[in-house]
Amino acid sequence: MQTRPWWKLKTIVHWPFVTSQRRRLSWVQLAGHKGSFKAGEEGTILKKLSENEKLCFEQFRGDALQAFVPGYHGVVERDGESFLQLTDLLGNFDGPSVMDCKMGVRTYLEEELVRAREKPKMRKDLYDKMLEVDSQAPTPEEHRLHGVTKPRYMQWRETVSSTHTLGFRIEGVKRPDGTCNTDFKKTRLNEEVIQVFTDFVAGDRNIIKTYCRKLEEIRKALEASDFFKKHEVIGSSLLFIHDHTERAEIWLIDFGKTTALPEGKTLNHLVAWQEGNREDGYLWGLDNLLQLLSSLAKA
Ligand SMILES: Nc1ncnc2c1ncn2[C@@H]1O[C@H](COP(=O)(O)OP(=O)(O)OP(=O)(O)O)[C@@H](O)[C@H]1O
Ligand SMILES: O=P(O)(O)O[C@@H]1[C@H](O)[C@H](O)[C@@H](OP(=O)(O)O)[C@H](OP(=O)(O)O)[C@H]1O
Repeated sequence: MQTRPWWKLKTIVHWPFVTSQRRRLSWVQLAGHKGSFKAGEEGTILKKLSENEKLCFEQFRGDALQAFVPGYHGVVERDGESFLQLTDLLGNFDGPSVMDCKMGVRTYLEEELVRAREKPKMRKDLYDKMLEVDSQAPTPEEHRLHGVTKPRYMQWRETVSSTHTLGFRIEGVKRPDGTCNTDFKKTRLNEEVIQVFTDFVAGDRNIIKTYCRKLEEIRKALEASDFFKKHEVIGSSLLFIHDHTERAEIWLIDFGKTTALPEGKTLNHLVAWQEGNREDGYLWGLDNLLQLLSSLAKA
């Protein structure tokens, strides 16, 4: 059960410009690091530069996935910092509902595991976040040290949510009235995930059906994508967006931890992860998500 307050607002950026005569838009960040985003030119957002993510956006050009990722408009400087300029996916919606689903069966890189083993670093901030969700979760040793390692925290997050069992998890939801819920750390069971989606679409089956069609299109694009074959996709999300007109879109976002494989190596994104094989379970998660939403469309 959720023990923390239902409403936990993350970041709302009030855009400094009026996008139309009629309305002023608010942009919302449902997941990720605080302070990573800034308002961009009209219709765009700025995300703190990561060389890795920049490389991914450059490689999407001409790839089968290009139509499913935000438009990339290069790197810009603001106040001495560099940012990726990306299309604001909420820009053309009127009071959208938004959901961030983090994809894959694993949310950390293999190299993070190796680093943690070589040089274990006990983090108090992650121990505190763990305690906030479940005071019983840390081991006696972790309680004594007031710290947990990052892979231990990430693995625990995967098992208390649906990452481990379904290959995706819900990170956050924004409702049409602008309120947000990011308290899904313990949303794990199929019924719980289905309930969140039912609330998200306010029971509208047409929207669910459109989302199913979009997921099928995304699956086809992933199968055709050269980029997808050759990358380990970790910590990337699907962003679901719809509004009262029943317009609904799904986008692939967040490639900060999407990493190229060594020359000649490919992944199938379906088989189980074993340390060393670099599999991420992305397609397995997508299939599970599609199955859940299809059952909801028929219910
Ligand atoms: N192009 C976009 N258009 C609209 N909203 C976006 C866009 N990109 C990201 N967002 C919003 O910002 C949130 C965080 O994005 P993202 O996952 O890219 O950030 P991050 O800091 O890299 O996250 P993490 O720390 O999980 O890696 C998303 O959940 C979504 O709400
Ligand atoms: O969702 P939570 O419970 O708040 O946990 C965070 C989340 O898993 C982020 O994805 C991760 O950043 P990365 O994906 O960049 O690793 C961050 O690590 P960090 O604290 O080391 O930034 C975690 O603290």
